[in-house]
Order: sequence, then C-alpha cells, then structure tokens
Amino acid sequence: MNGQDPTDGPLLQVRDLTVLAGRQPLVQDVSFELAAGERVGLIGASGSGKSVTCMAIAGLLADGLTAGGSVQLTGTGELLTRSERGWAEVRGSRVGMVFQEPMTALNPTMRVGRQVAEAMRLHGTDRSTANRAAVDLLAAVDLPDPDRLATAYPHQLSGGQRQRVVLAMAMANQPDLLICDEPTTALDVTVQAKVLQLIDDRAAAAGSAVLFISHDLAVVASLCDRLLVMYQGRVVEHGSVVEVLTAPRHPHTRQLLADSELAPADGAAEADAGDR
Ligand SMILES: Nc1ncnc2c1ncn2[C@@H]1O[C@H](COP(=O)(O)OP(=O)(O)OP(=O)(O)O)[C@@H](O)[C@H]1O
Repeated sequence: MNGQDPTDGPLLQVRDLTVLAGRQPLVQDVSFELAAGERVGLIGASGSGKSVTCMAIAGLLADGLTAGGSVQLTGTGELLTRSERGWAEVRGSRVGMVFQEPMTALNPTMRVGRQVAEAMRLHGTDRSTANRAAVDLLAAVDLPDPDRLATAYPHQLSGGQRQRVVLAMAMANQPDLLICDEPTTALDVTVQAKVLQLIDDRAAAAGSAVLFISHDLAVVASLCDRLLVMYQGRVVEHGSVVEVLTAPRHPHTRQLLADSELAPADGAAEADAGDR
C-alpha cells in the first residue's frame, strides 16, 4: 500500500549500483533517488544498461549477473541482499512491474481475471474480495466488458489488452514504485498512447512513483518529472525533463536528441556544454 509521507525522505535510494557479468561491468556506480510519487525516466542508447539497472532494482537479474552497491526502499531496507522469499513479499505489493512483452508476465494457462485476483491474494486479500476487485481493476484499465474478459485466457486477447491486464496486476496492490521497461514498445502504435495514458492515470491514482525506461524521448517527456541518461553502463547526465531536453550537457544526450524529433534549437545545446 502506498503510505509514504513525502517528508520521510526518498522512497528509493540507489547508491553506487554496479552489475557484473563475471568480471565485466554492465552497470557502474549508478546512484539516484526517487521521491514518493515522483516519475523518473531512464534513457540512453541500446545496450547502455537501462534494463540491467531496473532488473537489479527489481531483484530480477539474470543468472550469472551479480549486483553490488545499495538499493534501499524506505520501510523495507536493503533490496540487493534480499532472498528470493524476501523479494516475494516486496514484488507485486510495494514494487509493481510492467515489461515490454506482456506474455512474459502472464500465465498462458490461467484466465486473466484469476491472474489479477491472484496478484492480490498473494499479498493477503481474501478470495471473494480479490475476485470482485479483479473485475474492477480490469475496468479501470479500460478493458471492454470486464466481466466477460476476466474469463478469457491471455492468447484470446490483443497485445494491447494483455498489457492492460499486466498493468492491472502491477497496480493491484497500489505499489509505492512502478517499474516500466519499454511498456509500449511492442504494441501497435494506435494503442501505445492509450496504454501510456493508463500508466499515467493508474500511477497518479495510487500515488506510485514511476521508474520508466523508454527509447522514445517524447514518451518520457510527457510522463516523467526527471531524466537520467545512461551511456556505457553509467549515468552521464541527470536533471529535470526540461533541463535535459532543452539544454543537454553530455554529448550522448545531444546525440539522443539529434536522433529523435525533439532536438533543441541550434545554440541551446551549445549554450551550456560540458559533462555533468
Ligand atoms: N544476462 C546477461 N549476461 C551478459 N551480458 C548482459 C546480460 N544482460 C545484458 N547484458 C549486457 O549488458 C549491457 C546492458 O544491457 P541492457 O539490456 O541493460 O541495455 P539497455 O540500455 O536496456 O538496452 P535496450 O535499450 O536495447 O533494451 C549490454 O551490453 C548487454 O549486452
């Protein structure tokens, strides 16, 4: 449940996060904080370490990867050293996740309404309350005829509908932190904006902070308060969305902007050159 008092300090505190594959660093010395309800976008070229950073924070690093440093969630303490059982208490209750491919989060053999209800039951909601709430949650992510749709299996839904179900599951327990890794990239362009709007609405309704990875700078600009720019496993620039997008300091940020349709007017980028 979201019970964070904004005066309590940061909700999430990441300090010197380093992720290794054997001895090879994939992510190095990443530090940032996220306040309750705040939205931070993580941008950077392909392979810059955005997903590995989020997976480390979510306790979902692939076998063979090891994390060092510290990731603290207020009220929960250190996350990096949590056991899988310890993580089960946090994931889905205090931390929700939406990834690029909805099928990876869904059980193909279980009706979607039951999957949403299970997300609540795992964290203490009784069966009849969870079953009723599941239909309400499916309605809240704008799924048509939610009573009927709750009885469908994932393969009977469109990609956009599946991602709405995943969002309903991620938000079922009103998490303090919602982690989204390219949540709309795999969707048809016509539904991307709708799913994005839903993420915005649902996170606002629950007061959840959002850590949002996207290649699409327009998307992060519309959703986020602050941006972190990653390059070769490190955060090379951070600031408010306006600061980073209108006066980018790092050459990689300028390149990202030049590659997008959000390039600042000539001169804006040059006005304040120099790494941060
Ligand atoms: N399980 C793994 N074992 C070894 N290397 C890995 C593993 N997972 C990721 N990497 C490497 O770590 C680096 C960062 O990958 P990551 O997926 O975090 O990049 P990204 O910024 O999210 O890229 P994209 O935008 O393409 O998703 C890449 O060089 C990638 O090849």
